[in-house]
Amino acid sequence: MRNRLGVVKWRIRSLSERKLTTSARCFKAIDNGSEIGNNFPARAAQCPIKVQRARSTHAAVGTVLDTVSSAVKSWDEVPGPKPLPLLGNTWRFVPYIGGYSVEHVDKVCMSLRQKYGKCVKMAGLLGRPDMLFVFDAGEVERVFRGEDAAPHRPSMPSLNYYKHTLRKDFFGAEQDCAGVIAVHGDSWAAFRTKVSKVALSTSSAAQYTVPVAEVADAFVNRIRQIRDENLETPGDFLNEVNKWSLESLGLIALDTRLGCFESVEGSESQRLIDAVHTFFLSVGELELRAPWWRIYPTAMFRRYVAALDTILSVTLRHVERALKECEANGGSKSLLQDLVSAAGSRVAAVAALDLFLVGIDTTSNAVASTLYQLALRPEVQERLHEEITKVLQGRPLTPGDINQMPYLKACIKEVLRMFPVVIGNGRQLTKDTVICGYNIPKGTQVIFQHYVMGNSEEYFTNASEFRPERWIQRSMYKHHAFASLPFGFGKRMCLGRRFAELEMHIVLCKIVQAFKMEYHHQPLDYHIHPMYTPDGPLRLKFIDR
Ligand code: HEM
Repeated sequence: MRNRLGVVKWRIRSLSERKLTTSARCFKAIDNGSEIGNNFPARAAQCPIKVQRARSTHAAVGTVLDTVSSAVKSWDEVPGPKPLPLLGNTWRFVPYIGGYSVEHVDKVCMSLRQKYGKCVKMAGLLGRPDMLFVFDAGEVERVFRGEDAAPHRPSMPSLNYYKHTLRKDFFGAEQDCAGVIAVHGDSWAAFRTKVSKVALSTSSAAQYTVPVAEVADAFVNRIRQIRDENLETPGDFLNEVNKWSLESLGLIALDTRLGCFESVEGSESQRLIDAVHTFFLSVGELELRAPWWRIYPTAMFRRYVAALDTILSVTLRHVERALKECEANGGSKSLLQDLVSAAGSRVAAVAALDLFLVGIDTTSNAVASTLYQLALRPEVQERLHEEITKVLQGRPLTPGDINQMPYLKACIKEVLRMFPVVIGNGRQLTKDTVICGYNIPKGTQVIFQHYVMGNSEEYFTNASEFRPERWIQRSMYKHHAFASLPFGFGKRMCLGRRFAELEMHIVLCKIVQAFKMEYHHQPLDYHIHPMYTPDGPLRLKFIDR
């Protein structure tokens, strides 16, 4: 009975907070003459009844809040696995002893949700702030919508150390030109503003349609070359997908063809491929396991730093070239040149480095996962092929064509719902915040569990079934917009989203046009490596159409 009362009070609070935020924003806007939805104050001023009604709601909400504030429970009351003295919860990740596995955090999170509910405390992890896992899409929406101007995403302390301590001479202190990855506060906001304008515009991505399609054609040819006599790809096919991803991003971020498909030992492109690969293999280990690198430079940390140095030096060389071309041409024709002219060469170099750090593995794992899922579903491939043939009618792909292919887009969304490459996204709270009825202290890392929510019947009808059509016939399927957010949300949303989507849509379009895909081996489980990806040799059969 007491519990039920608590829940009712929490519902009132959650509702009243939303109203309060809205009405408070309206008043601030009226008082400041600033904009809410651009013309709210003007409209409100013309309508005194609305203003009056808003003021009474504001007052009423305040009263309700006072009455129920005692219902908010404390941080200590949040359910979760209990930490042991000295060992905290870190011991749970010790192989063979603890029962939790870094590689299978997906399963750990599923079981935490079942055991403890929609809000779980994970405290006492060595060298890390306490964490709160949130499995409630309504609360995810509330926290995201209430974000302040510079949200703090818990990420990559090892990269922060590289940028601001080891290579401080180039990146400067945190408040200087440090990029967006592992950077926070005003420095992040200033940098992001300069880069967002260029990177997130749809027209900026669309200008790459033809060159990105050429890279996709080269990948289709590469698949033909590497197939064995059974038309199957070798077990390390993911490595080839990585080359495609790097080649595409080289075009977008560095304005050059790196030649990844022809790369030979010792060449610059091969060094870059190896460096990005080393970066990704080590970053997961450095971030998820006990951070010994903070005490002394472990072998893995030294390899990590060497890889970052290589990526930085190659990036810088290409930025210098773009700068010269920009000066010679007197104008910009690419993202890199746009960045150089809009924000200068240093910003362009740092931005290119950041895009490289997070833009390769994410996209390649999403594509590998999509190809595997489609290889298991011939009927989905047929429907895709029909759609593509109908739109293109035998002519080459041009900008705008992908917008006529809703099923193709829906297939990628469905893969990212069921198998999001980033299984959970988070924020480090910059102020005390009430979440799921608990007062969560500032500094806590809040992780929104998109993999678990995306696969939950509570938010998606027939959640365990692969149904791309759910993203087209939305009224026929239950769907919560904040339960599946593969690219994050709000001010810190993925900066490369437009490019990632362009690359994935185009390569999928080209592959489905060229081949039927099949898979004839043991079903593949997924694991975190550090992206969420099929675990095992990706031996896909590509049959020419
Ligand atoms: C399937 C592919 C991709 C997925 C699923 C993905 C996902 C994400 C997610 C979840 C975030 C965090 C967002 C948040 O905190 O709200 C993020 C951030 C970011 N992504 Fe992506 N990403 C992808 C591809 C790319 C590509 C291709 C690039 C570069 C061209 C890129 C550049 C970035 C950057 C720079 C950030 C940091 C933004 C910031 O903190 O301001 N991503 N991405």
